[in-house]
Order: sequence, then C-alpha cells, then structure tokens
Amino acid sequence: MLRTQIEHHNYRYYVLDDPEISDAEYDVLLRELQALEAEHPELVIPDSPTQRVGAKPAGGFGEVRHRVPMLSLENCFDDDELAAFDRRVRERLGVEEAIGYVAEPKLDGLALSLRYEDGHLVQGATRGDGTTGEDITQNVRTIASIPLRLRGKAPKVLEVRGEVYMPRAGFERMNAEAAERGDKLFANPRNAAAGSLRQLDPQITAARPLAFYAYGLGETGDWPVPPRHSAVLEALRGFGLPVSREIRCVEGLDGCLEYYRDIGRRRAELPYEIDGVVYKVDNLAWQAELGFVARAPRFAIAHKFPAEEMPTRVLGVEFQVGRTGALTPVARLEPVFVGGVTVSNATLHNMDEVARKDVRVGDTVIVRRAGDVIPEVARVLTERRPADTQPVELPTACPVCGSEVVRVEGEAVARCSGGLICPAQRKESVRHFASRRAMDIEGLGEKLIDQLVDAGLIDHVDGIYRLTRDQLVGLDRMGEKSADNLLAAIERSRHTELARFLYALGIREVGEATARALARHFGSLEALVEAAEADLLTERDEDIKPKDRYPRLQSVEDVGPVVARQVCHFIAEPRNRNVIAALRDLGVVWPDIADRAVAGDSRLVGKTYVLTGTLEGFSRDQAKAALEALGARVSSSVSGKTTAVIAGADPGSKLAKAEKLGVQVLDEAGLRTLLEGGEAS
Ligand SMILES: NC(=O)c1ccc[n+]([C@@H]2O[C@H](COP(=O)([O-])OP(=O)(O)OC[C@H]3O[C@@H](n4cnc5c(N)ncnc54)[C@H](O)[C@@H]3O)[C@@H](O)[C@H]2O)c1
Ligand SMILES: [Zn+2]
Repeated sequence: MLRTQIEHHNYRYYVLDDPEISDAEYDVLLRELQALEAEHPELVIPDSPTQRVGAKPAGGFGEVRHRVPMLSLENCFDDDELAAFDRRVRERLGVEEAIGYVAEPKLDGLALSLRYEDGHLVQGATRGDGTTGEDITQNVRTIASIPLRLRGKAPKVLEVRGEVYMPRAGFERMNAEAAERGDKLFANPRNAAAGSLRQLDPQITAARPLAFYAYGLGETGDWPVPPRHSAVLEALRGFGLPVSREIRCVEGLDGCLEYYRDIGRRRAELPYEIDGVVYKVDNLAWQAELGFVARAPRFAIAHKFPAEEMPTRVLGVEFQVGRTGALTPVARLEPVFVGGVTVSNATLHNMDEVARKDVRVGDTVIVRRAGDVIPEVARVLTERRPADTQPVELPTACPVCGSEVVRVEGEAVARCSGGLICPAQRKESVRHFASRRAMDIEGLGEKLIDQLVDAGLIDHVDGIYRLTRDQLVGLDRMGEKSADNLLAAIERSRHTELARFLYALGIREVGEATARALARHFGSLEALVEAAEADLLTERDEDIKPKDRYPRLQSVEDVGPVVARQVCHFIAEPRNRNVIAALRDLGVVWPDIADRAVAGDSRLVGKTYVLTGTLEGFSRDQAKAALEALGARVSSSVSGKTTAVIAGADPGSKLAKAEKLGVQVLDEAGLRTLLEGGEAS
C-alpha cells in the first residue's frame, strides 16, 4: 500500500518532473516505510523504494549504463540524527578522534554524470534508477558552465558527477515570462531544472538558464585519483569544471553543525536554492572501507533544512483586529511542523487574498514559513478539497468590540468602525488624538501611552482628561515635574478648534484637510451629526445609487461617497458618540465657526464659487470661509455649474475657462458686495 503510493510519487517526480506532493510529505512517507521495514525485515523486498534510487527512465532518450552506480544519499533531519551518523562512521572505522568531513551545499537540482574521454565531453547522462540513466548529451552540451573540453593534461577516461540546477534569478525570470504567455509555471527551481534538462529538443534546453556544479567522480580509468575528496574537488576545478566556492573542510560533528548553521543563515541570500548540507568523509580510503548500502553510501549523509512548506488542514478562520482597526483573516490550522517550528495559525492577509487563493474552511493548504517571516497560507490543494468546506466570510461586526465592519469598495482591507472604543485600537487612537496636528498634547508620546493603556489608566481618549497627578507620578520614569508638565499640556488642549477635534477623532479617510472642510461646512458638531444621521438613511434606500448616497456630506468640498460613508458610520456608532459626549463633559471646547449659517443666514446655499488669483483684503482661506458661512460651496474647478468665478490679481486659467463657458466673473469689490448681502453684479 505505502509502497505503491511511494512508487506513484517517484514516477511523478523522477519521470514526469511533476510531483503531486511536497518533498517534505514524500520524506514522511518514505520514513514510514523505512520504519515499517526495520520492524519487519522479512517484508523488505529488493525493489522496495527504500532499496532503490530514483526511477527507471521513461523512454524518449537513449539509455546509458552507469559503470559506477549513481546513488542517492542518506537523509537526516536534526542534530541527533547527524550525531548518530558520525558515531556509526567512527565505530565502523574504529576511530576515536574527530573525522575530517567535507561539507557541501546540497543543491536542489538533479544529478548529472559527464563522461570525458581524452578531455572531450562525450556523454551526459541522468541518474535514472542509479544503474540506467538517459543519454542527454545534446542537451548537456548547451549548458554554458559545462566545459566541452577539459583543461590541462586530461585523463583517458573521467566521469564527473554533479548537480544541474537553475539559479533563482533565472527561475524567476523564466516563470515571469511563462506567466506572461499564460503557460504553466514550474513549482520550484528543481522541477524547472529537471524539466528543462530532459527536453527532447536541445534548442529548448539551450534557452533555459541552467548551471552545473561538480561534486564527485564516476569511472576514472587509470587516472591517479587523489587520496582525499577535497583534493579531488580541487583537481576537478583544475580541469576547468565548476566547483562550489561554499565547500569547506570541517572537523567532526561540531564542525559539521557549525557549517550547517552558518549556511542556513545565509540560505536565502545564495543565488541558488539548497535544501540542506552534504557531509562526506574526506579520506577516500576510509570511504572505500565504509562502503555502501543498497541505495546510498555509508560515508556521506544529507542534513536537510526543515521544510519551509507543509500541507495541513484549515480548521477555521478568525479575524484579528490591528491597531488601526484593519481586520486580518487568520487561518487556524491543524498544528504542523514547518520552517523549524510548530505552526497552528497562518495569516491570510486580507479578503482579496482569501478570494484569490480560494481558501475555504476544511481545505488542505500549503503553509509556508521561510526564515523568520510569519507563516502564511501559500496555496490550497484543491484536488484534496472535501465536499463540505465552508467559505470564509468577513464578519459584519468587529470581533473585539462589536462595532460595524466597513469595507470600502475596491479596497482589500476591511476595518472596524469603532475607532474610539475598540480595545484593539486603543493605543493608536490615543496616540493619534494627542498628536501635534490633532489635540497637540505635548509629552503624551507612544511609550507613555503604552504604559497608561497597559496599566488600565486610559480606556478611551476621554480618559486622558481624567488622569490625576497621583496616577501619573506612580508611573515608571515619571517625575513630579514631567507629571505637572503633562497635566498642563492636557489642560491647554481642552481649548481647541472644531477642525482639530474632528481630525483627532481618527475617523478613517478624514485627514486634516477633510476635517477642516467639514468644520467649515457644518460649523458645529451638532450640524455635522444631524447631517450624518440624515445621510445614513439614504444607505437603506434602494432607489438611490451608491454614488448619490450621503448627499449632505457629499456637498462638502472634496468629500465623495467613500469619505462620506466613513464619517456617517463613525458618527452613527453610539459608543463613539458617548466618548465624544464625555470629552465635552470633561471640558473640551471649541468655538463654532459658522454661526451665521447655523442661524439661518444661508442665502448662498446651492451656489458654487471658484476663487482664482490674489485678493487684497482676504486670504484665500478667509474668502472661502466667508462664502461657506453663507452656505455656498467653493470648488477648485470651473464648470457649467459654477455660479461665478471670483478673480483677484494675476488670475490663472480658471478665469479664461470661465470666460469661455460664459460663467459670471466677480472682482474683489463684487465679492464684498456679495458677502454684505447686496446684489453682486
Ligand atoms: N515530491 C515527491 O513526490 C517526491 C518524490 C520522490 C522524491 N522526492 C524528493 O527527492 C529527494 C529524494 O530523492 P533523491 O534520492 O533523488 O535525492 P536526495 O536529494 O535525497 O539526495 C541525493 C541527491 O542529492 C544531490 N546532491 C546535491 N548536492 C550534492 C552534493 N554536494 N553531493 C552529493 N549529492 C548532491 C544529488 O543529485 C544526489 O542524487 C527528497 O528530497 C524527496 O523528498 C520527492
Ligand atoms: Zn473593533
């Protein structure tokens, strides 16, 4: 059963270059079989996958018999297993002292045998099943880093073994090009290298970014082989063959582990992928003494890096609320060992990503954790999707505070609208409230806010105005003087402006400019609340097109449906209103600015003016505020709907446009008349 399963995956991997499962999963299966066979030696048959290498070639290429077999490597996955290997080696050799090993990066490509006769490349062959490989000489000749002629005095016969691989950069470029053409992408550089090398048309191979590193020998004829593996590699380099510069001689287990950790740290920076380290006994006489088992030498071992990708099941999806209120879907997973740690949660980033990857609860997914990056769901194994999966749905209420969740059309991120009251957003809302352009409370910085919130002294921004001297003095690193300074700054901030206050509330999409526009337009908080409440009703009206909703707020300069919606929802949240009321009770005040409009002097409602050029008696902002106080709208561009353009000195193109459209033009005197209630002419 297990055997057939493994054979199937061998075929997919070695013959088709199109595996169905990850290497880590495959390794688990193989280890299961090894354990089973170790318990029941009578079950071991000679052609069990544990006894064999790779798979028999599928045809299409000529066959090559390897006179020196091409074997696989024993694997180990942790320090203990490596220690056991080192112990076995020393026991077999009867050696006490530390063994000299050669540590080599384990390139993730495929094995290649190159045969040189009298210095000329005569054959290139794949490993196949270890004894019989494929003749891919024509393809091999297209790989630039493989010399067609050896340098120096060449032996009569020399078989060189090594790895063909695809450097990361080439792999990424190739996949990007394939994506552009709409072709199938390669899952990883190994499959890309294998698929490229085993093309029946060498032209295709030639176009692929393949490279080669030599790491060993096959048949050597009468060539006097040097006595150490490290010297062999040096000799190969002398013949002009590429040998990795990362290869090192190390001493004993400790030397191996040190090399492993060092290259593991640099793994992501290497220009090619490696999946571990290979250690080989350096002394070739010892290698011969140690010999082989069925499928691998006893003198070498591959120390694998922990898999960065593993499959597991999605048990559920939860939403985390970030400090700015953003909701992040997080998959709860059946715990899985990946990237060297056990992972039971992985981010799904946002709802667009959930949709793009098509993740459902109950799915089997590939979890990825590379380096120290937070684990993420890389992709779904849709072929393993059961019938009863559940879609992931964005909650309508914030899981932390229950406020409504708002997701703006066209935006990936959904957010909690309870900015002032959501515990997840506490620190951020206090920080923003106190910042210089908002309430400008000097001395209330991030670190202090962390302390105050963590100590439970502030829940919401109104808590700032309840802080006492005793509470402050009790804090870490807070002297009496700084406590007094802070209290004074808090006191000063009570007298503010409506625009600052609106900005300080931290309503999504409401920056300083919008806060100012809202303040100017409505003049008072009450007027804004009233408009927001009325506008909110338009949301439920099916007859109103989305872009025409919130008409009162949309009549504010530069406020479109997106901003209007955020403002309405924020204001409509009763608990946000409670905080605002508490702030006012605690003495936060500002002068209302548009008393005249509020009092009913709104004779310019429905009219739109555009200002251009420099006025003598008004700044641009003053002129604007004065017009808006009478209910007018001030726009920045001239159109057929413009009531009049008010032109000062050195007017710009707006004047020309007004003239072209036949829009009325007023000078500064005309503006005064208009503001004073006379008929402008
Ligand atoms: N996903 C699947 O379905 C599937 C199926 C079969 C095998 N596999 C994967 O293939 C691997 C096992 O197969 P394997 O026996 O081909 O090889 P291996 O990767 O375990 O080790 C042997 C190979 O390592 C390579 N190698 C790289 N650098 C080397 C160096 N410096 N010195 C010596 N050899 C070096 C050689 O090609 C050699 O043949 C595992 O990683 C397994 O997960 C996956
Ligand atoms: Zn919330």
